[in-house]
Amino acid sequence: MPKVLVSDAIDQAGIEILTQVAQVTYEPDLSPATLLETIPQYDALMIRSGTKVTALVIEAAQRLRIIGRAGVGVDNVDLQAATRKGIVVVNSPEGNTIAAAEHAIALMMSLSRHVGEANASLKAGQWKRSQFIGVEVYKKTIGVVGLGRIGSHVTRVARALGMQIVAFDPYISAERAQQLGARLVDLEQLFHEADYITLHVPRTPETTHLINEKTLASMKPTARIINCARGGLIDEQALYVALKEGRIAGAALDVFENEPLGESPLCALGREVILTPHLGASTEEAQTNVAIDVAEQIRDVLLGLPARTAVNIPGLRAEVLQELKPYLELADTLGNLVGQLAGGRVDALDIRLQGILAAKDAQPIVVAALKGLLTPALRERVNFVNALLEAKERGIRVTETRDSAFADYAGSIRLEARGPEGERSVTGALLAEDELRITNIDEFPISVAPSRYMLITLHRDMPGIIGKVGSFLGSYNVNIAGMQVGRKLVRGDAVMMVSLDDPLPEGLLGEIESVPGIRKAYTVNL
Ligand SMILES: NC(=O)c1ccc[n+]([C@@H]2O[C@H](COP(=O)([O-])OP(=O)(O)OC[C@H]3O[C@@H](n4cnc5c(N)ncnc54)[C@H](O)[C@@H]3O)[C@@H](O)[C@H]2O)c1
Ligand SMILES: O=C(O)[C@H](O)COP(=O)(O)O
Repeated sequence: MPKVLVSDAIDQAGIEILTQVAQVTYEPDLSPATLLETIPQYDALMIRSGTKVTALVIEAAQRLRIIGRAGVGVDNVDLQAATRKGIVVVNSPEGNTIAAAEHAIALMMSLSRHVGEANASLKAGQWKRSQFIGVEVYKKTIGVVGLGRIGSHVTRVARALGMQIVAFDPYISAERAQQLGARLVDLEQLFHEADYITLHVPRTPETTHLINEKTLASMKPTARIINCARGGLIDEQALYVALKEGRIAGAALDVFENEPLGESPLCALGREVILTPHLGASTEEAQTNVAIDVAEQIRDVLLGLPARTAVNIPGLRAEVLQELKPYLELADTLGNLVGQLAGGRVDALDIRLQGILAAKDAQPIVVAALKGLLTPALRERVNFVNALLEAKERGIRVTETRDSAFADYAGSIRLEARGPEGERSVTGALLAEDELRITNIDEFPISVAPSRYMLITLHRDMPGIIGKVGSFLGSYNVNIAGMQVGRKLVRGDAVMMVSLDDPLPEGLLGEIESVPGIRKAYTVNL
């Protein structure tokens, strides 16, 4: 039974799903040292933001197939290291959207009405109504940085509160912003106009210290900042100085450059600062959503099924996958075959989608073909997660072409590989929906079901060749499961594909190549 480690606090609903298929170890406060030490025994890891999955952890992982992040942000996972090692990383992109958006609104309201300070004051036995005069958000301008899932929901709620909305998000259209009732502006203008600035972007090199000494200086003295997205978007030292000097009115932070926060000058400030310990996703509903969402994906991947929302491989909807699955197997097999025929090194691969496939999403088929191509060299180290990266790192130029007019089969895939030994091509199609057929090798038409062990010869079409090859195989006790010959001209060049029940013994290939009329023989393992 596979083993899953859950190293952050996860809702029981997720644990129950995992236990259907795996032995689950639940260690919500696992130390980094113990994680590093124990990770080699696990097939899957389920985390939230608390666990740092560093390159070291990934290097130590020997059987890890999937990392499931029960939440949105995957910045605590070294994605490149995971991808390189072929580990799929999944998240729950929507499970906590509402929770995070509502927390941002809660922080905005608390900041405006001093809820935290007033509560602490009253509980300390005081009744100081005049000290807690707040401000209204009604008719104020809120600047939303990042109009994705959470930013969009914040926008909807802010509109309902009677606020004006300006937004900055270079990756969304003006129409989308308009539908949400937001006016797209540039960042400078947003900082200049907004009474409230709320951040809803991931942390990237572009967004790191988006709020810094300079941008703080361009804000209104009445501006209030809310960060319920990611630590590091704000230069905390610059924010502290701006608040201390009264250059802006307030800030509410749920996320920090270093978490847990520990000692910070921000903690010494008064009502102008509200701090919460990364609680954006901490609602019962969100925790159930993300736990189920991610646990289901871990279960599926452990059962050999695809993940719904992988962040390091292209996601495929279930119905698309259902339709493409046999073609992925075909592309994988053809890639493997053409790679072996090309003698291992391939510098360029063209993937041509023919017939009905010409209208389909090529990316998964490209990935499958590359996985097959690299399998002879990398074996189990290459998979659907890292095939593109591995191909890129080997400098393989990948092109895709489409030919909807090709009508020999409903849908077929042609691979052309170029390497130091020249150009090789293979084509394959599906019969009866999921029966794989190799239909062409180096322009020789053929129709052969791929098998584990194959012998392929390029030879002259002349009497006696097939018999001799058969006798050689028989003399080595190699059983033939099937045989097909393809030729373009009678007594011209031809190809023979022999499916074998056993691997070809060493030395036999040379003997076969010595048969007069045989130009070249290959043994191929698919
Ligand atoms: N505090 C919490 O507990 C909590 C909970 C959930 C999510 N989050 C964080 O909130 C953030 C937003 O999450 P989401 O689900 O809305 O993500 P999302 O991917 O739906 O939206 C992010 C948006 O940011 C935009 N963006 C990217 N780079 C940008 C840039 N340089 N400038 C402006 N816009 C840019 C994108 O176009 C996208 O529209 C993430 O960082 C996520 O990790 C925090
Ligand atoms: O990116 C997220 O989903 C949030 O930061 C939530 O993090 P958490 O799961 O650790 O609460």
